[in-house]
This record gives sequence, C-alpha cells and structure tokens, in this order.
Amino acid sequence: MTASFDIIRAAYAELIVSDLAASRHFYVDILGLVVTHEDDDAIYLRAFEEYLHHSLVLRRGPQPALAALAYRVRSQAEVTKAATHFESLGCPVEHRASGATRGIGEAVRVIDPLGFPIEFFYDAEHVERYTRRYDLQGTGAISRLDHFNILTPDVPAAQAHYESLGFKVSEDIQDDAGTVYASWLYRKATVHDIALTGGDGPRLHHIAFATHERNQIVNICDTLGAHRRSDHIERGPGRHGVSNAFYLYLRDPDGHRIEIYTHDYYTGDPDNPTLTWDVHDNQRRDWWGNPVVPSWYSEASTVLDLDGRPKPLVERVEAQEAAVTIGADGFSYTREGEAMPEYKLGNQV
Ligand SMILES: O=C1C=CC(S(=O)(=O)O)=CC1(O)O
Ligand SMILES: [Fe+2]
Repeated sequence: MTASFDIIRAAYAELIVSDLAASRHFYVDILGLVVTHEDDDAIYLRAFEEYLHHSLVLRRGPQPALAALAYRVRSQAEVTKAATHFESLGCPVEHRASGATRGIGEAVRVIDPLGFPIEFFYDAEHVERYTRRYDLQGTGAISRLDHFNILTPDVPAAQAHYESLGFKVSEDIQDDAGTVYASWLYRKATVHDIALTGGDGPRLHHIAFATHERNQIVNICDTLGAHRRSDHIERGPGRHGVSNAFYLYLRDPDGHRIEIYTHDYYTGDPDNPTLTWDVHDNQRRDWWGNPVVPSWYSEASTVLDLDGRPKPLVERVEAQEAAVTIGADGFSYTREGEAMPEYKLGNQV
C-alpha cells in the first residue's frame, strides 16, 4: 500500500556510543561538527549548513548501536499520517511528545517492516545556520547530513518498502540472473537518502555527511593524520562508480561507520533514469578500480528496538556481494565487448 505522507529527506541519526568524550573528540575536534547542546548523557551535533537543532545525536550507552534514523516530513500533519500508515502495517509505533528528543517536536518512531527504528518528524527547533561562518568551519567544512546506508537481507523487498513511501531508485547493482545486491533511493533531488546494501540485517552500514568540495575530504584525511588518528580511515578517499561521489569512509571510536561524501548528481526530474551496474564491474564501487576492504562488507552497527533491545539478525539468502567478487572488491572487471576474463586485480587490465 502506497503511503500518503510526504517524506522530504534523511534528517538525523541517533547513535549510542560507549564513551561520550572519545566520540566528542572524533566528531567535534577532528570532524568539526557543531555542538548545539551537550549534557552528561548526549551531544547534539549539526553540520554547517543546517539550521535544525541537530542531524546527529550521540547518546551514551553500554552497547554501541543505532537508536533511530529520522526522516523529516513536509508538515506536522504528515507525522500523524505516518503513524497511521505504520499502524496499518501492524508495526510497533511510539508517539513521542515534543522534546522527547531535545530540539524535536511531536514525532513518531516505528520499527519498520525491515526491522529498523525509524522516526518521522517535522517540528524542530531552529538554531544559527553557520553557512558563512568561515571563521569556524575548519578544513573539513562538513555542510549537511546526506544519507543513510542500511544492511538488509532482501534488497528487492526493502526497495519495495521504500518505493511505497515515495522513494525512487537512482542506481542499483545486479547480476545477469537478476539478483539485486544493493540499491540507492531518494526523496531529495540527489542520488539517495537511503542505500540498501544486501547483507545480514537489520544493521546500520553508515550515515553520510556531505562537503561541498573534494579537497575538504582530503583535508579531513590530513587532519586525521595530524591527530595521529589515521586508523579511523577505513576506505578511501576515492571516487565512487555508483553515485559518482568522491568519498571517504571513517570508523568512529565505537566502530560506527561515517562516510564523507561530495559531488554526486541531481535527480529531481520525474523521468530521472535508473542506472544498473553489473556486480562484476570492479569500477562500480570505486571508479578507479581500487579494491573495497573486506570490513566494508562485513562490519556494521547493531540496531535497537523501541525498548532499546538489540534487534536479532536475519541472514541474507541470496549471494553476498563480497563473495561474488572474490573477497575484497576489484578482483574482476568488465569492459565493453570483451568476454569476462579470469578474475584480475581491480587495477589490472
Ligand atoms: O553513498 C554511497 C554511494 C556509492 C557507494 S558504492 O560503494 O560506490 O557503491 C556506496 C555508498 O552507498 O556509500
Ligand atoms: Fe554512502
């Protein structure tokens, strides 16, 4: 059943972290996110272009996990429609009073059909937008939250759920038997607000923030080096095939994966075409053919239910992408008009 409420975009994530001070050092001192509010239990962070209270909540807890992914809807009336929709699906639904999350008005938090804790909100406190605060932005200058990436065992089923919420597919990865390994869907006019990565789930793969320029991503790498924290870098910097974005993947002190991302493309016209990649194309995940580190496929964050309990995992039945491309990515390539060769290193021709 197609939902009748209007989701605007991916808006904030709430992560449980085991050491608030260590997380503050990573997200504030190194990445440069702005502290809107902090107390003994939580830190509320935003990026420089954002005027809502936060786009990331770090909440202290015993077990690193995802507590919620939140989408902003177009009006407060849409929040009520969202609650009605997920109640009609038989999903657990929690009505949250204004202020249940500091800076957020009345909201609804559900466990969606994929097993993820998802919040829908509209009313939120406005705070200073640091767009022109070049005196504060530092070298990373992270501008806004861009997307969520989740691990889910059945990508077509997950895709159908998000399409029922009005999302459209921009790109996906398939094989010639039609197995779907991953897909990217959007509400805002960029490549995605949500990426569905085939794997045991529900787990959070990453949340991504955008910068305006590629050099700001390189500056973040240089800053990590200066802090002698280069071990936070998991993958990249590089250029994605899917999305065309320049990217960097980091792991925070608890292992939560954060992507820094820039330079994808506009998808706002109604006839925006879907681009399908062959799973054997070693340039799909890195346009330069660099291999994907195995941890990028295998490691991810636990998600919690509405009572704060870790969600049990459902194993993926279809082939795992990492296995199809022989461990790390890049051990195969496709080239127009040529037969599939034996597997080769990603940068071998
Ligand atoms: O945001 C993304 C865009 C592209 C890719 S991929 O590795 O190029 O498939 C991964 C990603 O989902 O993190
Ligand atoms: Fe991403």
